[in-house]
Amino acid sequence: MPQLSLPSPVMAGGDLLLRTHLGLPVLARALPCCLRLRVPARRRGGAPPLTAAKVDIADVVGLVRSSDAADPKRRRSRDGEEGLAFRKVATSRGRDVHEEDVVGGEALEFDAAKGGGEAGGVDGSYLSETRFDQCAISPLSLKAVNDAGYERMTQVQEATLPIILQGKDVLAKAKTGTGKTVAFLLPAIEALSTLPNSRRNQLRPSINLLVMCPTRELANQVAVEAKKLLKYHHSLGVQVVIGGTRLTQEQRSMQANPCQILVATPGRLKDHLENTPGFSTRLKGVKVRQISHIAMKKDYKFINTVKDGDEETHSQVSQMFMVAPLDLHFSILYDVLKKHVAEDADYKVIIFCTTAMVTKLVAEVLSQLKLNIREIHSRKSQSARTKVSDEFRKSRGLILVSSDVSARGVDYPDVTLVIQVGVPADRQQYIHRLGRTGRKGKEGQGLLLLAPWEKYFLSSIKDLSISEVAVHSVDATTQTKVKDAVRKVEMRSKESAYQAWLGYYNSNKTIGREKSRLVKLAEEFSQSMGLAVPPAIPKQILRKMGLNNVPGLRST
Ligand SMILES: Nc1ncnc2c1ncn2[C@@H]1O[C@H](COP(=O)(O)OP(=O)(O)OP(=O)(O)O)[C@@H](O)[C@H]1O
Repeated sequence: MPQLSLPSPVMAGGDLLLRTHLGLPVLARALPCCLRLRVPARRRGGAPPLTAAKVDIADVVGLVRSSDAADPKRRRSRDGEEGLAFRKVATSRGRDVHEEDVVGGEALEFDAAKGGGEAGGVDGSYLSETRFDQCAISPLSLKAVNDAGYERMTQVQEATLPIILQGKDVLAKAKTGTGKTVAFLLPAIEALSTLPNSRRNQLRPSINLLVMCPTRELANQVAVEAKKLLKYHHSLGVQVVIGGTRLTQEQRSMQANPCQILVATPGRLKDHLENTPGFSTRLKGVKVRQISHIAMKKDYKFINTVKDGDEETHSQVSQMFMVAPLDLHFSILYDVLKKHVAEDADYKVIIFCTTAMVTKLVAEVLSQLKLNIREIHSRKSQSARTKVSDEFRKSRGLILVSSDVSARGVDYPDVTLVIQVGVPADRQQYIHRLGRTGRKGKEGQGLLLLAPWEKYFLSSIKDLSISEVAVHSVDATTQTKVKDAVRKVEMRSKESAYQAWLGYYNSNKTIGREKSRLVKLAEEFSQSMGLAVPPAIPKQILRKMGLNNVPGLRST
């Protein structure tokens, strides 16, 4: 049995940070607003010391350090003598580490005002003034960075890279869409490229860098970015392993194309550990670790690229909310989209819905209304997801109806509008979803569409510049057209959406508390789908939701 258990926080989209046997980085990119950097020293021979950091844009939710995870002896001493063991380890590996070297959680406030703009970059952009050719990266990486079209570093890259290359721990904070992926991949690749050839030129080299991603789309995206940076590093390779594709195909691909960097989603990683011969050996240093047991040591540097008092969201993204009864939501959605499409020929919209099945329903209604709709969620086949994701990345004039699979980290350029229908899971999810627009300093718009009983959520985002817009008065012709479209959607889609809707709000701490009210609200939702009587739900599912015997629910 392979020695890796994937902790539930990761399965749920949380963070995981592990280390490999050879001491190179394992990165978890589960919360894309976070930047986690493990800082290997640039030197030949021997395993670099490990460091790790992550930060959530709003609050630091536990810092992760896994420096000595692979060695139980070291871990014991670390647990007992925090700090001392680390110095011993580092010294024993030949790294010249002294107590003065380590900065106990020192906050290095990056001079966000340096560039003079709101976001701290030149002309208010997300970019810094520093060019990549001004920093100490290898010529191969530099060439690749230039080919990718990156000339100047983003603020977070400028602020972190020199420190990481010195072998320091870094904890960095930066807004959405400001280049955190390159910020963690580039130093990791630099570290890999300094490993002695004997380590790298094996037929099946160790996997030295494992990047864990919560969604398949994000994993693909990280692999694409890694490939760009590896363009001239011919002895280094990256592979992606994600669920929903054929395991055997990935096994063959990993055999044919040895890789030192693996980008994975947790479930599929586990699959390979259990079913791919030799795979666990390649990851042999990765232990059974629970994130809660890994503590970030105090010797990290905190780099904050967000100015004090600045909002967590981008000021160039205008944020609005609208509160309207559920039965108007489809009409309002249609009306908003029609106007947006008419105003901007290059429109590119993402509509976030609460669950996969509600996403499907909304996509079907809007497709009936002849809008240019694509749909993405976990119930779609992976090939369909990849196709839609690739298309949406490249195109304009499209509306993507999505569940939260697109909420975090996914980089679709030039999204003009993000609409969130229904209450998001929490404040962070609201910010992540909104962060799909306004990337790389561009402008964007966000609209949160709530039912009156979802207004409570606004208190959690009241510090953001979000303003209310009045409910559109939708003309009678449009309303009839929308009703007609809703009517045409298959009953099965409505049944599934109803069930999913009930499940989502049932698990919402505020709305799900009072079951009789929840059932009434669910009935409102079913009426908004044009149903006179709410669909029946299998008994077994009601039991799972803890809703069996709740009056007002019909069971089969
Ligand atoms: N130095 C650079 N110059 C120009 N573009 C860059 C640079 N670095 C990264 N980018 C591009 O910026 C975009 C956003 O980067 P990325 O997705 O890494 O942002 P992020 O901060 O991780 O976002 P999120 O918080 O949503 O995960 C990508 O298209 C990436 O290719």
